[in-house]
Amino acid sequence: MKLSCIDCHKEYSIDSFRYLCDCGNLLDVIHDFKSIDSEYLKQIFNKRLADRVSPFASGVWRYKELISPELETNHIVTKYEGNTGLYKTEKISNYIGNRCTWVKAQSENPSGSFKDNGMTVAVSHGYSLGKTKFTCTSTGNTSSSLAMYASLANSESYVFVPNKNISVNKVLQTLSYGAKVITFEGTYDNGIQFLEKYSDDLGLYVCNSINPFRIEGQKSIIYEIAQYLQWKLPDWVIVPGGALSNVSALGKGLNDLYTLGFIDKIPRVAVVQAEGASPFHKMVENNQETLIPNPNPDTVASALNIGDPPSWKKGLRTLEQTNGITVSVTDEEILNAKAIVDQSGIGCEPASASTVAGLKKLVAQNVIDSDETAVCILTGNLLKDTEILKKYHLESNEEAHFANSIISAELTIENIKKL
Ligand SMILES: Cc1ncc(COP(=O)(O)O)c(C=O)c1O
Ligand SMILES: N[C@@H](CCOP(=O)(O)O)C(=O)O
Repeated sequence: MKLSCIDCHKEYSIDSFRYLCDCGNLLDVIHDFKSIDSEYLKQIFNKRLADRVSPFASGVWRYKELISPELETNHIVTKYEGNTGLYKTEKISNYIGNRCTWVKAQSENPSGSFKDNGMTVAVSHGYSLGKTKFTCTSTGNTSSSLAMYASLANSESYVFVPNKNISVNKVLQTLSYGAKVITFEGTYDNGIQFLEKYSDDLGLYVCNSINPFRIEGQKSIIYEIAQYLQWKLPDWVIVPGGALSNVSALGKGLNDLYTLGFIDKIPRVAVVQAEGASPFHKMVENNQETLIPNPNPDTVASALNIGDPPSWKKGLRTLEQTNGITVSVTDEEILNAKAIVDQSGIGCEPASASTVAGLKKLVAQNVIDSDETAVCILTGNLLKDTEILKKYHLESNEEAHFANSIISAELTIENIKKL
């Protein structure tokens, strides 16, 4: 295992931590899979599904050989993350207009979001190097996940959160796990710039998705979907796009599965961005050579309030590998899709619902056929943002098409029968 620059391909050892190349670009973890026997490994992965107590019971560490083969098992910091549900519901399929839609509920992770798949690997890597002070900047999910794993590792976490447009619940969750929370004027993008400049001087191990070990962990999401579906993936995988760690990990994971012969066809990837924070979609749509940051990202899906996604080059690589596409959706489309996901009994936060809204749009535009198979990744839990729920259901306006409100009634049998 080594690190390699995504741009100039300069190589670095994994024994000391770095996430940026001397040329300023991000790094990839490169594996040597030459000695892997895929059929044997498949059997091991299947056997581990029955495990409940070893680190391999985790839906991430089940695939250790493809994620971090050299890490000593006693350095693994895990909360049995992954192992999340893959569902098909009539309500969601009818809403989208596609009969074959799966949703993968990463919202069922221990801290309530997909971040846990990557964070367990980043924190374990830091822990194996003897680090005890971890950091991130965050709109709230990354910080909750980091705070949880840092505490599990008996270590400290320092998190930097924007002082507006983020969910209070997520900040409270972060605080509760024991993190030191610093708020600042600005966005996630300003936080990343600060950490890139000063984290070394502060002696802090960075756990944002610029950390290549985070991406290795997040590959497990597509491994797990493939394993649950007997190594036959749907035609499309739909992911939300913020900092672009999901799409980056997806491309890397698909490449692993295909190269090793676990799957014989690579699905196409669609990245969905919120209209008010869609620099990646604009770059792709307009055939621009480089991403033009949006200094004022603004969407109701606060987890997507990112104007300068650090992983855009990795994201673009995934689109190239998978004949992928991008699309943007309005806040209204996101909230309506979210109401459907919630009322289907699965539930998610707004950023996650962008995938359902995006797939609906792509089916309506005939970009995706109504009988092609697809999986939407639901990245975060319904309860991550209760302010939005209050606004949508209790202060609902005409735009909230699928709002469901509280009914106040005197408790008589006649009144309840009328409902
Ligand atoms: C719930 C949720 N969904 C989606 C995203 C966006 O994913 P990515 O940053 O990997 O593009 C984030 C944060 O980044 C998130 O917290
Ligand atoms: N939504 C994210 C922002 C992106 O964070 P990163 O982990 O990809 O750096 C959050 O929850 O903070």
